[in-house]
Amino acid sequence: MLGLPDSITTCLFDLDGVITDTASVHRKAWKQMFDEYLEAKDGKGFQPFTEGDYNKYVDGKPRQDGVRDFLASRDIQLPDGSPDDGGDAETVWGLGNRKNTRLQAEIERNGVEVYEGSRRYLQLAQEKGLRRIVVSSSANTQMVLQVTGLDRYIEGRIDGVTLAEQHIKGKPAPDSFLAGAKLAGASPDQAVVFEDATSGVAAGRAGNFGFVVGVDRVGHADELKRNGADLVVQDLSELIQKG
Ligand SMILES: O=P(O)(O)OC[C@H]1O[C@@H](O)[C@H](O)[C@@H](O)[C@@H]1O
Repeated sequence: MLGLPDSITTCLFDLDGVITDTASVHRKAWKQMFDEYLEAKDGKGFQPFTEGDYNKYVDGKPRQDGVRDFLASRDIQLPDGSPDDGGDAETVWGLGNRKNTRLQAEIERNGVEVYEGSRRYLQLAQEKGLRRIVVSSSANTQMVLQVTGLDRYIEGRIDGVTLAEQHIKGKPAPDSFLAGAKLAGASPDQAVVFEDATSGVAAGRAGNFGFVVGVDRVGHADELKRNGADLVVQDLSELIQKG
């Protein structure tokens, strides 16, 4: 059904880049923040944050892990600081908060675009009785689902807020998807993971889920396959066509 093996009862959807066109908004906010930080630290000749850096160290991971993992790749270590650190604090929380302010301002200014193929897929999955859970590392998940009206299709959510509250490990660990399957009362082999990030498909593989769909919006299909996708599509409408 809907391009999935017959054994699948439950869909676990990543949000940014799978359902909504927000991976690009995150990427832009990360780049602005890191470039600003690196330039202040190293001067005009600083080595900018690249798309490769985003895909490898940041994409799909909880915010603080993204800050830590990218900085570690440049041999930089900062103290964690605390959640209420201002954007000017040179801490993991401070830099993460600075990026979040930019992200939220951008969403407020331009809204959020929903991939039509994904909205249609959610609707059909609902009509056909498949369970529908969003599993995202983003602490902004609820806001994005609300402003887009997508919350009407979603039965449950494991997101950046849940991860922090319940001390659940972020992607590439499989724990957030396992928590999503549990929320739907499904075993991992009955669930499909939809992911656009290499850390996300790796989490799908590590959790032994029934099926892992990689969603390639940026031309990294090979990376998605190598890291755990059983199938790679460019848009969920391709799965609808499979029937
Ligand atoms: O900063 P937020 O909104 O909590 O999101 C954390 C991460 O959430 C993921 O969904 C995005 O792919 C990442 O780019 C983002 O960094």
